[in-house]
Amino acid sequence: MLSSTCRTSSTRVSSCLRTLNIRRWYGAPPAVQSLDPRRDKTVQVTNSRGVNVIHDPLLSKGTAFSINERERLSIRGLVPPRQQEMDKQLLRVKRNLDACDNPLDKFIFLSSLQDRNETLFYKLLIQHLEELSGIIYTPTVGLASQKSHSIYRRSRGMYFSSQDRGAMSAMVYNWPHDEVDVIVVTDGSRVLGLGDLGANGMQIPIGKLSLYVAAGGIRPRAVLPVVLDVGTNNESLLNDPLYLGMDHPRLDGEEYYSFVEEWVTAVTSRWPNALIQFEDFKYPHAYNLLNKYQKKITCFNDDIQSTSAITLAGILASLKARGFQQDDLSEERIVCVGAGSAGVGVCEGIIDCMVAQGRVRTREEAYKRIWMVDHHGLLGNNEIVDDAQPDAKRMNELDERQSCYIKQDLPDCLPLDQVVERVKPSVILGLTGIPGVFTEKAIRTMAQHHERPVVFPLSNPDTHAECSAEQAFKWTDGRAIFASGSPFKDVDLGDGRYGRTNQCNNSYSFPGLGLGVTVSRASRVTPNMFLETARVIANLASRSQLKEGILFPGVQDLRNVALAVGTRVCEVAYDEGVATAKLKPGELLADVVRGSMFVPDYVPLVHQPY
Ligand SMILES: NC(=O)C1=CN([C@@H]2O[C@H](COP(=O)(O)OP(=O)(O)OC[C@H]3O[C@@H](n4cnc5c(N)ncnc54)[C@H](O)[C@@H]3O)[C@@H](O)[C@H]2O)C=CC1
Ligand SMILES: CC(=O)C(=O)O
Ligand SMILES: [Mg+2]
Repeated sequence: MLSSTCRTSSTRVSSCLRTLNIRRWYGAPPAVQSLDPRRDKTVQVTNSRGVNVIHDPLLSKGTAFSINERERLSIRGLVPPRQQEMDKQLLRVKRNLDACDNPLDKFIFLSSLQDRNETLFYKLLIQHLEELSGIIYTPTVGLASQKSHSIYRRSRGMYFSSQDRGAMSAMVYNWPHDEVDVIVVTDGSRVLGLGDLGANGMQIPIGKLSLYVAAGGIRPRAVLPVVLDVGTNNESLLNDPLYLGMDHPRLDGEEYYSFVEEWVTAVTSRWPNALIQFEDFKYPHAYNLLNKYQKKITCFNDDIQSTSAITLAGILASLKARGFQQDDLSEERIVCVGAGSAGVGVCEGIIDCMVAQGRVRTREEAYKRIWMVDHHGLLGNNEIVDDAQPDAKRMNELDERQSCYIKQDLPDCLPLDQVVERVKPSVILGLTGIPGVFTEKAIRTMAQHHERPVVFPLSNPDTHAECSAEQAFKWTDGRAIFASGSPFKDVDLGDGRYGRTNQCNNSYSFPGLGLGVTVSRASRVTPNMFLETARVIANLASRSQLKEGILFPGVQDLRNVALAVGTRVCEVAYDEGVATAKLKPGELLADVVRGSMFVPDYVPLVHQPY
């Protein structure tokens, strides 16, 4: 086994940025306000003093307060006498982190560091992004969510529960910050592939927002993680005396939608410019909420739309890796296993791209290139008799979105292995949340028909992936182009070669999207932003990396990826007329975006009374 740590492609990312840099903005009138006045800030003004400064994670510098600051902020004597700068602090926290026995202990350690000193937390996270994203994000965040009620230490974010109905527009003022740029909200109904985790789902918005800050450069004080606690249908949580969420089954139907409506009204009235990311909502609520709000407020659904962007990027990059034209997706034969929020979202993105490339005349023609398999087999409308239980009838109950994928020339509910035999797909996508759904037979069949079969088991965490990297390379004699939702190590093929793994996760797309939307103050998140995100990311790997099966820069490079994506999203926002921030004439968008990214360095603290 070989870890995939040294896979930096910063040079490639930089050259992509240079291309984006060429573009200047001439539309704004002269002498308008700078795009984001906060980016020039060199000091932090606070009305706190004494222990309130030391115990505020957004202000605290731990041991690094200067003598002058200790005087100014009345903290002299409240911290150890020696001023110790960040490099020493980083040494200490990294040693302590490495001494933790297991990933969950590391998660707890990092959470408590975040609760003490966010600047130091983000410095550490950015320095070790590849290693630590596997702790604060998938896969460990999955385990932490399952155990959240047992490991609870301190609250972060906001909870809106069924008992808060009628009070939400006042409650939002309990949040201490007037400026909120990004809100990630979940109802905990489908946390990764782990099912309904109720209020424990809070760890997901927290983890996503940590990546928004570390990779996307959003300021830590401008992010808000939220759980909508509408109850849970998870019996073991309901029966657990330590569970911290509401102890009733989930609200549904009209009650559910009016609850969400009250919350949306409350947050948009206090923070009208905030970007809202819907996260881990179960199908069909995920789609219904997106349809209801995407044209009214600045929002998107991560699982549907940014997963679509990164998966499309992966497929486009794989076309180049296989020696095909990137501008012709329509020759691909794609089997998508899992027809829920993410599966349908990903396939819609592929269809959008096929249509945009102009190689198919209609969406209907594009739908013919995708075969969608759910837990009853190939999507279809008809009842069929279950061979194993002849008395039982199975039926796919499809909605309008899923029905687009029905094929007339194949039997409904055809099992995956047979679908693969008949279709001979070049690409297989797994978005089921169910481990092991990709069978050896299916992957071996693909390998018989394609020199480099594209195998993407995208479900999270790693224990829920549709197959492992080892399996994919074993079943394809090392020829697979492999990408998974959670990280897998490269696989030693035993002949001096390694099967390269890629992480295909929306963490490559949402930080840059959020950055672009925030910097341009876009009033809407548009479909083109996702398509362009995919195009940018699809072109970040070098030719030699692609040849090896590496589709994207490594996770360590997520900040550069976000910069490239954010710049392009900004351009799209101005081109489409949804940007509301004003630029100075002649400003380079990439410079503006880069300049607005949060950098975790200590700045002088100044006390100013109310
Ligand atoms: N890599 C990434 O960036 C992302 C990965 N995902 C993963 O995708 C998975 C699904 O997410 P959602 O679509 O939001 O969930 P969902 O619950 O909306 O959809 C899951 C679908 O899989 C189907 N399914 C269940 N068992 C199956 C089986 N044995 N064979 C075929 N289909 C089966 C279900 O019937 C359902 O339609 C999760 O594990 C999640 O972690 C989701 C978003 C992003
Ligand atoms: C990555 C992600 O958003 C998910 O698995 O739900
Ligand atoms: Mg998600």
